[in-house]
Amino acid sequence: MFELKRKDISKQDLWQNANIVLPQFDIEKVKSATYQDPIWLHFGAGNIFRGYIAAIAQDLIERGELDRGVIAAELFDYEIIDKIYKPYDNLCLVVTSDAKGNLEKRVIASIIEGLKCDKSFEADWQRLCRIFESSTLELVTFTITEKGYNLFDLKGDYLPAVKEDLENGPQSPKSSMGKVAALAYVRYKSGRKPIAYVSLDNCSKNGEKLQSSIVQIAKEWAKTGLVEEDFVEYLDDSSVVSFPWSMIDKIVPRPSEKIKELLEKDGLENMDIICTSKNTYIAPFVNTEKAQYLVIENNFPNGRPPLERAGVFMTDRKTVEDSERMKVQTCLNPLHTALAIFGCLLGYKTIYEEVKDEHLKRLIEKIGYDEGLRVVVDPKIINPREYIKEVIEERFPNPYIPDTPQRIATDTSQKMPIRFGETIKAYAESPDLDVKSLRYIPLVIAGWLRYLMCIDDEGKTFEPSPDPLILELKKHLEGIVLGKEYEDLEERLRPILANEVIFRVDLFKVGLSQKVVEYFKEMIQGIGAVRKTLQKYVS
Ligand SMILES: NC(=O)c1ccc[n+]([C@@H]2O[C@H](COP(=O)([O-])OP(=O)(O)OC[C@H]3O[C@@H](n4cnc5c(N)ncnc54)[C@H](O)[C@@H]3O)[C@@H](O)[C@H]2O)c1
Ligand SMILES: O=P(O)(O)OC[C@@H](O)[C@@H](O)[C@H](O)[C@H](O)CO
Repeated sequence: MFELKRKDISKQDLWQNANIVLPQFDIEKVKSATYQDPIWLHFGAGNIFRGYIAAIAQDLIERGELDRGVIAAELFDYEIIDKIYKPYDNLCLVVTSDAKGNLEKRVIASIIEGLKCDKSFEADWQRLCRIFESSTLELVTFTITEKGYNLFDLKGDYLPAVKEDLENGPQSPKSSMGKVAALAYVRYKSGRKPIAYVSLDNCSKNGEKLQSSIVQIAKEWAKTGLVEEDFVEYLDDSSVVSFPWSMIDKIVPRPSEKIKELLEKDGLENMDIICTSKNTYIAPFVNTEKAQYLVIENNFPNGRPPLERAGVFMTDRKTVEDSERMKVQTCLNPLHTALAIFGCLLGYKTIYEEVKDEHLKRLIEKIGYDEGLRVVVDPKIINPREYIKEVIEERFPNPYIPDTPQRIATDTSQKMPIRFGETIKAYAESPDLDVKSLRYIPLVIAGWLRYLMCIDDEGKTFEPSPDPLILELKKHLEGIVLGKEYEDLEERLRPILANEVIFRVDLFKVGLSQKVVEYFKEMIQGIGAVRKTLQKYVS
């Protein structure tokens, strides 16, 4: 038996027998170089970071292209550091599966530190301040989910933690963006040092989103004299501080029990999966697929690692934007969310089982090939039609990627504007397209309203996935039961359907609300009505 710990890394034969590839570099050397002169810090110590970003760093280190590792910092869920980083010496075991079931197992050791980013962890906070003061720091990357960047609630008011941060200044930040702004201020104070802040989250114009949150906080601080005006100018000077845009793609599901059992059979101990009190599903290992795409705007004022040597497309903003529109707004993520919503309603527990369902497969084909491709701009570096084909025919059906509709249904309210709203808006604004010709996207929106009832198609209640707006949204569906007719559905659903924060557009104004409500009416006819409606419209 052996463990994912530095002390056991030297027992090479045990890892070899288990077909697990060990790091091919001098960990101690990279560690001390990173402590002294850090280059790369990452916020969001979750699964995609461990399974993809840290693996890119390791590829570069192993090829001799990089001599320092990545420092992980957690803004929100400190249990990740206590339970998954510290006990395993920051190591991670990445298990990659192709559709034939071939597994590649690799130990990632490029994560050098795991820090809790909050002033209440004084030593870690001080270490972060030293890192931000360091002139060698080139890039700060982020995978903190879409909601991690939010400053405002649905009504447009500052979130309570943000409000507190705006009043108190950079000395004791509580919100995620407040902490990042405070650390940016530390860097500014250390001599206006250059840096790139790179969001790797699935948001449209992710760089702009990060930039606007940080700059907004800085402006509010400057207004009340809590920081110098020059701090805002520093953040606004793109030759010194950049916020490159990016598109990231690799399906990294929650850790799977099957993979855990497999690793235990290999002789590995302590492979338990945990769900933290903040709902992060995480384990010492990460399971993922082989396919991966990372496209980043090449704007790094303080230099950067040669990411292109690890397969990252380094390009201009327009190409990033087109790639992102292709993936997040049309060819992958909307299809995923459609499967998430209907999967929860129809009792599915895995995505690969869902794509065997002829109605669901047809639905995602229609959303992708018919409705999505019409508004896609070809990014040239990836062909959109071939990309959808790979998604539908190879990636989603991979039975060795145990992804679940429940994971993807997390934060759906935050994903609606990007995954569907942008396409609706593009149709509504196009002189050549008719927004009312959309049939399948409205079907998914109706499915989501049906999902918010938290009753599946068999009439059984289910626990919805975590979502910051779930309680507020559910209220609008209260009192609606299966099998009853309602005259006032449009009015009841207006607060959701007219909300431009949720859909980017007011669905009443663009003329889609009636269609959504009609579909929804059909879906609440009784037990089995979701399946019937789906069948009727996709066949
Ligand atoms: N998992 C994937 O397949 C995948 C693929 C492409 C992109 N992404 C992007 O990466 C994000 C994270 O995915 P993951 O697989 O690492 O998820 P995860 O659940 O494993 O980790 C989520 C991370 O975000 C942090 N976080 C959550 N809410 C936050 C908040 N309010 N402020 C700051 N940090 C917060 C968590 O603490 C954790 O570090 C996704 O939301 C998406 O934007 C994920
Ligand atoms: O990670 P999220 O929560 O933004 O979205 C869930 C999935 O759609 C997403 O993780 C995909 O797997 C990913 O975007 C594929 O690259």
